[in-house]
Amino acid sequence: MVHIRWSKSNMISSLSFKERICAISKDKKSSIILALDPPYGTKNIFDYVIEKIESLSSYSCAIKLNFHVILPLSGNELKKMTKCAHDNDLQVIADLKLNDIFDTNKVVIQHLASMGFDSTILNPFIGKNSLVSITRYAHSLGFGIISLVYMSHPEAVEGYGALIQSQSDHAVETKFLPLYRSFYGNSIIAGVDGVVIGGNRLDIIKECSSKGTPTTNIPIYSPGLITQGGNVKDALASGSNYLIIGRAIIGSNSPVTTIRSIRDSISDRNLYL
Ligand SMILES: O=C(O)c1cc(=O)[nH]c(=O)n1[C@@H]1O[C@H](COP(=O)(O)O)[C@@H](O)[C@H]1O
Repeated sequence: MVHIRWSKSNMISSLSFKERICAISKDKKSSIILALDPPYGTKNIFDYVIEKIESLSSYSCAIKLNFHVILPLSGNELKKMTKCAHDNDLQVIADLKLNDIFDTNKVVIQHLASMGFDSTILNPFIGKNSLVSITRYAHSLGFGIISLVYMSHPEAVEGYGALIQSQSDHAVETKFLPLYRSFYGNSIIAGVDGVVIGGNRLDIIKECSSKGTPTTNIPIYSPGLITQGGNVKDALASGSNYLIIGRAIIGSNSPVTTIRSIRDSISDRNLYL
C-alpha cells in the first residue's frame, strides 16, 4: 500500500492540523497517538525517540512529546526529531498544557512551530476570549490547538468537575455547571482542533461527543488508557476519536507487537471524519 507523504516539504499548506491528522489516520488506518515519554534517566533520549518513531510509525498517526523530551533536548535536536516524524508520516503534538497570558502563549507557539511541531495541548483555564485569540493565532501559522477539557487522573474531578456559577444565566435562581462543560463550550466557540478527555471518563466522553453537531464536532483525544485503567474499545465506543497511548506500548517487551495488536483490535472502528 502506498502511503500519502505528509512531510512539511510537500504538505498541502492549506490543510489545518485537524485535517492533516485525520488524513494520516485514515491513510494508516490508525487513530493511535504515541506518547513518547522516556523515563527519567533514559540514556540518549534523542536516539531513543528516533528509534521509536522509525519502528512504530506505521501503526500510529502522530507522536506526542512531553516535558520528558522537550526539557532535556536542544532546539536543534527537536527540529531533527520533528523532521524524522514528518518523514515517517506522523504529526507532532507538543504536550505543554499551555496556560498563560496571550503574549506568552504566542511566543511558545512561535518557538514550537519553528521547531516543526504541528500542535500543542493547551489549558482552557485561560478563559474564553484568550482561547479564541490564541486559537486564531495558531491557525494563522497552520498550527493546531488541543484543549484540555477533562484529565484522566482520579483527582481530575476536583478541578475539571468543580461546579462554577453559570456565566450566561440571567435567571433569578442561581445555576451551577461543572467546569469541564464550560471548557468544552468555550473550545467549540474557539474552534480548536481537538479536546482532551480522559479515556477512563466514559460518561464525559459520551456527553461531549453527543453534543457536537456535524459542523461543531471536535475530535476527542483520549489518554489514560491501559496503564491508567481506561479501556481502548470502551473509549472508542463512547466517542473518542484519537487514542493517546504511552507506557503500555513503549514500556512493553515488544512495542511493535503491542501497538500492532492494539491497532488490529480496533481496526473495525470508524475513525473521525
Ligand atoms: O494531555 C495529555 O496528554 C494527558 C492528559 C491527561 O488527562 N492524562 C494524561 O495521561 N495525559 C498524558 O498522556 C500520556 C499518557 O501516557 P500513558 O499513561 O503512559 O499511556 C502522558 O504523556 C500524560 O502526560
